[in-house]
Amino acid sequence: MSLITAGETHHAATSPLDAARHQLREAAEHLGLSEPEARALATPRRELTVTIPLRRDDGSLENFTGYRVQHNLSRGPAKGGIRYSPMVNIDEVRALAMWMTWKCALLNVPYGGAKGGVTIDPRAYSTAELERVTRRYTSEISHFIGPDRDIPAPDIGTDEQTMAWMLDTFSVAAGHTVLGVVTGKPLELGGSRGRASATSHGLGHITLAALGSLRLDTATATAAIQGFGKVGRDAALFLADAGLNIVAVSDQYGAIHNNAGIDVAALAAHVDATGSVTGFPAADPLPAEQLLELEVTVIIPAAVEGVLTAENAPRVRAPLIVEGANGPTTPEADAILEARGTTVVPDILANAGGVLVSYFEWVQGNQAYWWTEEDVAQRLRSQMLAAWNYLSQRSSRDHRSLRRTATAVAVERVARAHRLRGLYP
Ligand SMILES: NC(=O)C1=CN([C@@H]2O[C@H](COP(=O)(O)OP(=O)(O)OC[C@H]3O[C@@H](n4cnc5c(N)ncnc54)[C@H](OP(=O)(O)O)[C@@H]3O)[C@@H](O)[C@H]2O)C=CC1
Ligand SMILES: O=C(O)CCC(=O)C(=O)O
Repeated sequence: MSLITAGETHHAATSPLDAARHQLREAAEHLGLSEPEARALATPRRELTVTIPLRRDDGSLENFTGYRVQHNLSRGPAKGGIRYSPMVNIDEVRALAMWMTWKCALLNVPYGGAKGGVTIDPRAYSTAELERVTRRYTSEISHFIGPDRDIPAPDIGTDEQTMAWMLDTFSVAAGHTVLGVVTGKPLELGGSRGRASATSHGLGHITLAALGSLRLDTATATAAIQGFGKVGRDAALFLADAGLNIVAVSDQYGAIHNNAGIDVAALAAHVDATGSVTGFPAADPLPAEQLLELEVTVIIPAAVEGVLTAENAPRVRAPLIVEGANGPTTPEADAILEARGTTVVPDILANAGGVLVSYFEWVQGNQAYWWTEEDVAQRLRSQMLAAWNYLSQRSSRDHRSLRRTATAVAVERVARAHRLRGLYP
């Protein structure tokens, strides 16, 4: 079955978009979807590309390209983060938007999927410049987003301050404060307790559940974490609190390793002071590419896509990989890891805690009533574990990998929504 869409650009065999389409094709074949149904699911519903001029602090002018892709709207408003990175391109945003659709369907939150991004290295610009870029980007996409249409949130290179600027820009144009237009906001502007750590804590709950189902003892388990940003840092803290020994951590500047275990709170303080995990005195430097190949119990990729490939997958020694990042494992690596018996907990389940608590934030904002930290934490834990239990049982029953099971469950739910709404009867 062909799922190639008109206007598609050329890219390497393992691009995120190829990976996302490969996973969809596999699920569509498994579910016996018709060619038009599969094609509709492979194609973004709407896409917007915008140019963002920036007057720099020194008076010079630069232009950036921004995107917002709404992959699917059938189960509710589109939902997904905004990424600021020099690597952002339309095909990456399309892939990330598709994964959001499956993630929301899998967790049964009433959203479709979207993603946005600006091709910019946020580290190279001042806070004032980033504010101007964010406000202009928000103005350019303002007719495309909204609490009932499409609700952005943070992703790589963005944070709650970015969301506050987006909220303000959108609200000024609307003439009143629109709390529901973004999630991942500061608490003072209608954010939810527990959203900042939600992706990491959800990942932590899933990691502990997966260790349990593999009969691996948390007291002796070791972990290597790629990425020490919003997701990786709190995941490391959560898992260290749960008794795991975090033996390696990396960021884009390099990796560090200590077989006796890294003091994660001390490492967080070092990163706050220096901007990088490198140079942490209580660990040794490690060639970054070796982190994924360490002899540890669990690997948590929590940075970017496509880091587990056909090239390095044969050297992975951990029995368990829990995907904090979106799309860290290429389909070729997936096949190798599956054949070698490595358990891979897929992104659309493992990192879904973020969008789950974003949904809680949107619900709280719509009701103008805010829950306690305990309410959020308890609902996050129970809904993540319910999704894990459902998937792991179904995966064992059907002898299909967790990723193939998760994708098929999600695709089936979205396809069913299409059919109920009258498409493809
Ligand atoms: N934030 C969220 O709620 C959610 C995020 N995700 C996904 O999690 C992943 C991380 O996002 P998030 O933590 O928010 O982003 P951040 O920007 O907060 O952090 C990204 C981290 O990855 C590091 N990094 C970037 N490139 C590399 C590399 N090549 N090797 C090692 N580390 C690298 C960065 O290093 P440095 O610090 O040096 O820049 C940083 O530590 C992404 O795939 C994102 O889509 C998924 C669900 C929700
Ligand atoms: O919180 C959200 O709405 C989306 C988070 C996100 O971008 C993701 O799950 O990849």
